[in-house]
Amino acid sequence: MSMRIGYGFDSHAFKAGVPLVIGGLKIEHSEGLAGHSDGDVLLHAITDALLGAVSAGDIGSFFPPSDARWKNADSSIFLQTALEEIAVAGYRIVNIDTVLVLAAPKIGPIAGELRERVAELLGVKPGEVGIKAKTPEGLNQDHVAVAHATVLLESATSPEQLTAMTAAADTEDQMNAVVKTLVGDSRDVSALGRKVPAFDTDDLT
Ligand SMILES: C[C@@](CO)(OP(=O)(O)O)[C@H](O)COP(=O)(O)OP(=O)(O)OC[C@H]1O[C@@H](n2ccc(N)nc2=O)[C@H](O)[C@@H]1O
Repeated sequence: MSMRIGYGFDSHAFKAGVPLVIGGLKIEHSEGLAGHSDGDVLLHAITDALLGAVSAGDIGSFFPPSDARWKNADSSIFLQTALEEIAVAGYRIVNIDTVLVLAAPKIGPIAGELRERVAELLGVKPGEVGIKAKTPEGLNQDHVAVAHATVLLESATSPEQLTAMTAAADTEDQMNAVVKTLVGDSRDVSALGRKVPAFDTDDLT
């Protein structure tokens, strides 16, 4: 069985007047996180960990901050694309682990809820998601939220099986069935669809 690891990191500054969204959860707080998207620092780090695990580039190569389409975007869209990338590569998640570094709000009291939400978005069990938090002691970063994420993947199927299944899939429904086989039935994959290529191959010389 083939296994892969991935690591992701992100940071966003706190900003007044916007809702705080971390791990797909709206959290009651005086400030939210600034960003081109909804600023969900945790989902961005997990997205990069997943993409990195299958060498598929990074969140910015799929969803450039310069692209108006991603203004205020729900970051679960980015995560769904990364999940599709790992499924197409023939992998599924074994577990993920994360660290949030932020002065406030306190994550401990909502860690269970966060674990459940992130697990739901990833289509895994809450016990396969680690959520930890640190205060940025000595870092002088009280107005910034930082997230680190690691992910372990295992091969979902043999490359031969995958090639045969993909070759036999003529319609979008059949392709969705292939993706479902690869990632399991625990989440709806009907909305999945490759948004943009990871890299513009025309740029390659
Ligand atoms: C999620 C989004 C949605 O638009 O925006 P935010 O909500 O974070 O603002 C973006 O995907 C958020 O992309 P993110 O990857 O964090 O942005 P940046 O750090 O500015 O990097 C943008 C792109 O530049 C590349 N890059 C960045 C820095 C660097 N020294 N060299 C690079 O080549 C990265 O690989 C990435 O592909």
